Amino acid sequence: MYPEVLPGIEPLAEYGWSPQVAERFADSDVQGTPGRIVRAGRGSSEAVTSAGPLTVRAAGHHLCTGDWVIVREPATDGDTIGTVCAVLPRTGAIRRADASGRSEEQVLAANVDTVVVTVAADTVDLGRVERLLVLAWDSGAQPVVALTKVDLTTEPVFERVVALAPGASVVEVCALDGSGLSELRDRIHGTVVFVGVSGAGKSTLVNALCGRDIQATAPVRQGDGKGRHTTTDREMFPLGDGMTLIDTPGLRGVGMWDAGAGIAAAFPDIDDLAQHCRFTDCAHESEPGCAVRSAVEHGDLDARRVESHRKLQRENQWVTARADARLRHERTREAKVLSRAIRAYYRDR
Ligand SMILES: Nc1nc2c(ncn2[C@@H]2O[C@H](COP(=O)(O)OP(=O)(O)OP(=O)(O)O)[C@@H](O)[C@H]2O)c(=O)[nH]1
Ligand SMILES: [Zn+2]
Repeated sequence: MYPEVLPGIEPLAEYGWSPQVAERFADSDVQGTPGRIVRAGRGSSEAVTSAGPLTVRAAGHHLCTGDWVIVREPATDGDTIGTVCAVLPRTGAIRRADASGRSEEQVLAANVDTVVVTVAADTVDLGRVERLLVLAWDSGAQPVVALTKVDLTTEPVFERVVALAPGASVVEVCALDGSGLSELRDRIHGTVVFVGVSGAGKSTLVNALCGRDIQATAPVRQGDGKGRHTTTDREMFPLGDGMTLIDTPGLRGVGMWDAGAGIAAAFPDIDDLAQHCRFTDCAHESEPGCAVRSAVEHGDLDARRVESHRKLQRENQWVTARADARLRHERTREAKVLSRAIRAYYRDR
């Protein structure tokens, strides 16, 4: 029912359409045109469909950039806005705690296949790399570490980063001479997201990877200097070879959201050792029979890494507990409203 890839003709081929995606559409029994959300907005969103770009209304669906959707085309010639009929289940979703601090989850990008954790070699913050790796693993996408600006340091940063990124490849790149770029290209696929602090070299890397400047930076607003990073008219770009990039400003800051699975995946060394702790809920602090602390004492595990793991876990527990508390609070409020309504009903009869 849905088309296979037709490179060059099919606009969606540039936006990640693949036989696997076609299968996911085939599993849906909703009729309509397949499309992908390239920029999710509050009111309307921008999509690319098999027929080309289309503005769509969400029609009650919660959309985010990268979503695969089934849309109904505008009904009449006068109408230019399509309607989203269904959103396919997401794979690889980058989530974080809502920046507003309302203890809510915010999905920043959906259907992501590769997360490139971008780290500048001259200013590596190991804890931050670990945090970004947790976020990346938690999304379900494959993390890859790009160590940029290797021309700016002589320190053995590569080895240090490799040690804290089990399961992920680490690639050294230099934008000046282009070294490491093809190696990085070989390790990324599908829909790609670059995360990392401001100045890590994400834009430089993206531009070098696709051989052109794809992120026109918005002009700096007079006075407040804002607007430098509120780039572009699109948040999803074709990178060539069927790869796409999602670049939304929100992706650059990171707070965890219920990232227990991500923490376990990013710290398999500690997770494996913890299986041998005497207590299943061992916090690896002062409990007897702690295999993690024992490994540190024997020099088999870095104490810094254990501390980093503990910090991330505490933060995650805190965020999760806060969300639970809010949920409980809402339920209590709902119950109160309901009982008040019932009382009013009987009183007014
Ligand atoms: N020496 C050197 N400088 C680099 C390299 N890669 C990037 N830079 C420089 O580092 C600075 C920051 O790079 P950007 O690509 O803008 O960093 P970014 O991560 O996109 O930053 P934001 O847009 O603020 O998130 C720029 O001045 C780049 O020219 C590199 O490999 N070597
Ligand atoms: Zn322990």
